[in-house]
Amino acid sequence: MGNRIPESELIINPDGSIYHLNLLPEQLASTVIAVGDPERVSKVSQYFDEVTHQVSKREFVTHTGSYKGMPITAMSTGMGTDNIEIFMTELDALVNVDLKTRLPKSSHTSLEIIRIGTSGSMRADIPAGSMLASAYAVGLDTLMAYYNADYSDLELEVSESVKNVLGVTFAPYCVAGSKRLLDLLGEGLIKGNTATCPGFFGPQGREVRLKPAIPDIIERLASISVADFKLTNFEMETAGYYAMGRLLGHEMLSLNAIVANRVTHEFADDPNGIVDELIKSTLEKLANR
Ligand SMILES: O=P(O)(O)O[C@H]1O[C@H](CO)[C@@H](O)[C@H]1O
Ligand SMILES: O=c1cc[nH]c(=O)[nH]1
Repeated sequence: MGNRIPESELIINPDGSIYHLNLLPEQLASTVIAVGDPERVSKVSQYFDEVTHQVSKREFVTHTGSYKGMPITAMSTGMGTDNIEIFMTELDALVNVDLKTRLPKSSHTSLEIIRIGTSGSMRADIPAGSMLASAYAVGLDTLMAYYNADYSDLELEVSESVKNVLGVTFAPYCVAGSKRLLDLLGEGLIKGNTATCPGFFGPQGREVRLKPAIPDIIERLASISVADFKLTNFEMETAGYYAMGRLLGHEMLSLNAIVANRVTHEFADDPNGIVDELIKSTLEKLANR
């Protein structure tokens, strides 16, 4: 067992809930659907048998209940891996720290956390309207400069290749998601590898009024090939989930509704329809396992 965690390090609200998520341990199920947009939480929970807890603070909205008898939580995180660091650390503390004694629990509880989010394709043959499961993610943010994670040889090779191809001075990181969840939930979906960016515009090569420093980032990232590893799509959270999940011992999978194709410049006619299809099929696969 570890040391008592001080009040300044793990902040508990006066009602016993955890600081940012505003949740009590009993308000969380061990299967969590995580979405970026707070308004998407009810798009998930509308399919639940019942919602027993509804809690919100900042961008973190939580609905907990059951789907076909399976306890489940839908939560929003907002955008970006900085939010994911808070989300993952506080979710983990809800199950692996005794919030009253402030001591880490002696036995570890592993959550399964499935991101259902929107994404842009960097491949002409992955059109808007596709659904893609992320086998690996590459973080183009710097979150992992602050944690000591272990990486496989392939992950290290990909990270090095990304660093060289982009010519950046920071260290990108590559992390795999849960193989078990990929086998369960990736069935019928495109399997890809996701670039997680610390922004929607410049970091993904979009130009509005500002010219990105790496204007050909799509071509550069798409050119990377390590064994049979190739990058397929852009979003803003997956690598943070996969790395924090590995560090904290939780099963993570990111599912992407491809709403934009960055090569052909198409945008989906009905982005909400793709997200809804992904939500429904994921809930079904989870309930029928
Ligand atoms: O649809 P969500 O889950 O928010 O995911 C994607 O959409 C947002 C950008 O529009 C980023 O959060 C990105 O990761
Ligand atoms: O192109 C896209 C679409 C959705 N989300 C992103 O981060 N990028």
